[in-house]
This record gives sequence, C-alpha cells and structure tokens, in this order.
Amino acid sequence: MRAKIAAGNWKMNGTAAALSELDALAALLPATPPTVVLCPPAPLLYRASEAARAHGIAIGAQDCHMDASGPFTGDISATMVADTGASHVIVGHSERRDAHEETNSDVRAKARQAWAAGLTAIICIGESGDDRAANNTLDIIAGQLAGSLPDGATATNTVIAYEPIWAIGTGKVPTLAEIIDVHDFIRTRLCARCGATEGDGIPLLYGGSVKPDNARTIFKAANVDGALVGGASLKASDFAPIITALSQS
Ligand SMILES: O=C(CO)COP(=O)(O)O
Repeated sequence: MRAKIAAGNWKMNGTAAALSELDALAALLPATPPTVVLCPPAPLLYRASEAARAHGIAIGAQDCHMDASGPFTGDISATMVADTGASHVIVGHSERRDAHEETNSDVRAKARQAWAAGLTAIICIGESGDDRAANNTLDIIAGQLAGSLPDGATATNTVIAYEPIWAIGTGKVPTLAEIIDVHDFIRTRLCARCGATEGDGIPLLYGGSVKPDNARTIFKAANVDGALVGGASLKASDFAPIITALSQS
C-alpha cells in the first residue's frame, strides 16, 4: 500500500511564535494519522524538527540548492536541511520556478542533492491557467515530469506533487475528473519510467486550494495519496480536518 501523506507548505509565513501551531496540530491528529510533513521557512527548520519529533510529525524544507556546497550566498544545501533534522524537501514549487526562474534541469539537480543527503524530494509540477485553457495540461505535465525527475526515483526517496498553478491560493480547484485524469496520467508515466514496483509506490499529492471542505472529495481519486497544502496548513484547526479526511480515505 502506498504511503498517505499530508504535507503543509507554510511558504514565507511564520516566525518562532508560529511553532505553537505544531503542538496544536499534534493535539488534533486522528488516532492513526497518515504521514504528516510540515514545511516551515528555513530559519524555523531546526526548532520545528526538535518540536515535531515527540509528535511523530516530519519536517521538510521548501527548497535546497542544486549544488552540494560552495559560494552561494544566502542559499541552503540539502545536507544543511538534513542537518536540522528535516526528512523532506520541496523542490520545483511553481513559485520558485516562476520567481527564481528554476528550470526542469535545476529541479532535477536539486532532487539529486536531496537524495544524496538522505532526504525525500517532494517534486512539484503543474500547468498554468493558459496551458489548461489551451488543452496542453498533459503535455506540460509530461515534460515537467520527464525533466524534473532524476533517474533512480523510488517509492521512498520521491513524492510527486501535482499543483495546477491556477489553483494555488485562488480558491479554484479542478473538478474531481480533472484531478483523476492528471494523477492517473502521472502514475502511468512513473510506472513506464521507474518500473511498475517503484512507479506504483511513489506517492502522488494534489496541491492547490485544498481546504477542510473539499479535501474529502479530492481524496476519492485512487491516485491521490495525499495533499500539499498551503494556506490551510498555517492553522492547526484548518490542517487537522484535512489530515483526518486523508486518514479516513
Ligand atoms: O502552493 C501550494 C502548496 O505548495 C498550495 O497553496 P494553497 O493551498 O494556499 O492554494
């Protein structure tokens, strides 16, 4: 059975005071929770890891550099992320592809660094609103997946997050049929690329305006193994019902 994962991406939100949400979330978790991965801003990684350990919550970074070390002022390597106690790192989020002009090959290099540091890479892909309007969604997804995924992906070192850009922070969500279409397509491509065992075992997350009131519907899709949640992961009272919905799916 594939791992179910509820990942929360805090983006550039939260200072030390926000760590109280972690304790609040732990208190609201269902009896048998899925894997919960919280991805706070980099300055909070160490403290979040310390606080999360007792609760069985995993911590992830939101990015890492594509090189192992060197003269990259302000950047953070995958090894440094692992050193904080984190176990995951998001790579290729559309906000980084856009604002930092990250390419598929950059994302692939970051995923490789993540693996070398012993981290699980959460690789993000997703089409723009224009891509979808032009019926290009599956072509875009195929290209991003082929280009961003290094050879050697396994069910334990990789998670794929499908995040349609037009659904992020907008309150717009694809129909269940559209989500099923894309997730089934990604699954088929993963099996062709990584072999049936690993391809079938890599968890696929949906991301983009996941909220307590739509999570249950989204989790009905057979190839949706969880969610990458932005805004609704900031408050334990919003994130917990999403996690509960996943545990019951
Ligand atoms: O980008 C996202 C998670 O990485 C999704 O953000 P929202 O859940 O706020 O739409």
